[in-house]
Amino acid sequence: NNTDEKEALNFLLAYDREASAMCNNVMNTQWDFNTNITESTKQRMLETQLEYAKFQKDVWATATTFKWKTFRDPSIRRQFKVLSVLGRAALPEEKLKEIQQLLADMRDIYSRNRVCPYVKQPKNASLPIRMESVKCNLALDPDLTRIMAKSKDDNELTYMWQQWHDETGRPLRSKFMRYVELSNEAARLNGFKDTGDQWRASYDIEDFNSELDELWMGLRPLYQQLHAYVRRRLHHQHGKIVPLDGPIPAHLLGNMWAQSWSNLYDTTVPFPNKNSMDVTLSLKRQGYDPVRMFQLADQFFVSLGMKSVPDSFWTASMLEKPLDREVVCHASAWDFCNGRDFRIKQCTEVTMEDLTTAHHELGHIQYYMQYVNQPLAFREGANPGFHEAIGDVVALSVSTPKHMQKIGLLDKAADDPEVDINYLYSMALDKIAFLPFGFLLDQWRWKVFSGEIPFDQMNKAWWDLRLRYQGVAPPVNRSEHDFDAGAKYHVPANTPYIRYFVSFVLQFQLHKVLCEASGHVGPLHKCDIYQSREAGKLLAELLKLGSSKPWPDAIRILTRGRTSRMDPGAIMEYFQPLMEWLQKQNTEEKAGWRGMNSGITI
Ligand SMILES: C[C@H](NC(=O)O)C(=O)O
Ligand SMILES: [Zn+2]
Repeated sequence: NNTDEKEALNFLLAYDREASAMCNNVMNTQWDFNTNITESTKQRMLETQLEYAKFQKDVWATATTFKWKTFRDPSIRRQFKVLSVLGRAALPEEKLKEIQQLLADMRDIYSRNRVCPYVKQPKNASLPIRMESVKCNLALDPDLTRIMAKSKDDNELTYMWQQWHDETGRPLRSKFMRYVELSNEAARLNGFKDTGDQWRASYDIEDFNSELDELWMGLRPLYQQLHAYVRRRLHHQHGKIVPLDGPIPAHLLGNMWAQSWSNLYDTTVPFPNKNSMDVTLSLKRQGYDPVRMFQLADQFFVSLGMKSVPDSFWTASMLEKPLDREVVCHASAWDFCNGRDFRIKQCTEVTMEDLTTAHHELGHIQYYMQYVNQPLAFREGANPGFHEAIGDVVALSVSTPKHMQKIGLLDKAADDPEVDINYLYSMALDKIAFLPFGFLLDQWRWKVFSGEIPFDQMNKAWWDLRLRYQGVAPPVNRSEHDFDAGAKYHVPANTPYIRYFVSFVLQFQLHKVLCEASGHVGPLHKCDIYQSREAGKLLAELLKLGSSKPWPDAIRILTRGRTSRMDPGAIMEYFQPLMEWLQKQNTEEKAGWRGMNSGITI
């Protein structure tokens, strides 16, 4: 009856006020821990997380007394639906404390890990260089990231790859297994089969798995062509360790997880005598520092008539790795739940890769600022893939040669089809190379949560999936003493990953729609929506919704009713010229690799 509904509305308003204050409190202590890892900041964070969980449990107890499914107002019903899922707070206190501690410890181990440098033992050395004299203080950011990107020495690359995977993965394995058990217990208390089931619920699609498989099968031919071309180039550089009909060794792709191949651009570019797309050198020569990189990204949103970050962003964010304390370097964007405090934490280096990441993280901040007037329950992306897509959509315009020339980071270049191919190739090394990794990480994790992958086969299953989808193989033998998935931040950090695969498809759909709104004519990959108020208006309309509407409605609004699903058509259209060029290059290649269909290690 409607008195119930009126009372329910008052309950929601009170919840919003109280939850925002509690959330702000937790965000502050989580920020303090992530930007200064010590026992005391860890304990302080755990205390406030426990308080917040108790608060959520009280809210849940009250919310579930309302007959909210019968309410007339769809927005009230939708808010109650969110509040009726309690999450980890459903666990009895002792188990809740245990899982919070495990999560803090796993993040701590991953972030504070340091490894030894590669010491090239001279051939004729009378006695090996004493390793005790070598300081083992190399960090993933920036040391290993730089070595994996720059080193041409197979042995050094193998050594650094193995150091990182052994030193991070192994200590995390037992903690991760216990976290899986507790997380699944919480999921079941919330009415889900397991944690994977709970995570997939964020996409609200019955046959989510088959939709994802379909998307991947549509994109796989393009990935295979890129894989075959890069494999041939690496075979020329590294010789027989790169088999022309097999997987590519994972340590040779310029990235610790082989998830982005952009660092191979300079040594594999199709037309090397044309001007490079890598603006890292220009950034350094023009004296860019992290703040200026973020100002560039912020200015792009302002040019669309969208919001600029508040002054507090510049004073409260952590845009560089501090030298005096331990931090979680993996970049992230933070909403402090009070409608005005938004920050980024990034160990920014002056590189093209980090300029792209800066745009990615500022996309999150723009989303936070746009949906600031939604009730707390709706201050999320339309689905998690949307939140990951916004910054990347802007970066698709910024990275065009035309835009880079406009802002003086790239020399003027005539309209030249070879420059076009170079540009599309540089974009594919990031966007196409990523697709199988973005797809397989949660395929693995969902199967661990469901028990389809037993704990004593986690590593074999990881490398089966890496072979089947990505066509990469470990540079050295691995065993079940290893825990190689744990060497990727999102696994110990308990951050779902399919959102990035969804984002990489969605961002090209958004790009196409915004390009049309901006009046762009011509190939999609040449579009730059810079200064287009029409595009900005349309994007802001989407972001203001937050998660107040089902995400297919959001797509329907964006595409003026043309579609309501994820559609790979836009990414395929964008890369079509490159696909044709690769197919011509690969006529002699055997695209694909042994084991790509069976998924059984041969
Ligand atoms: C793609 C994903 N991005 C992110 O975490 O922001 C990653 O870095 O693995
Ligand atoms: Zn992100």
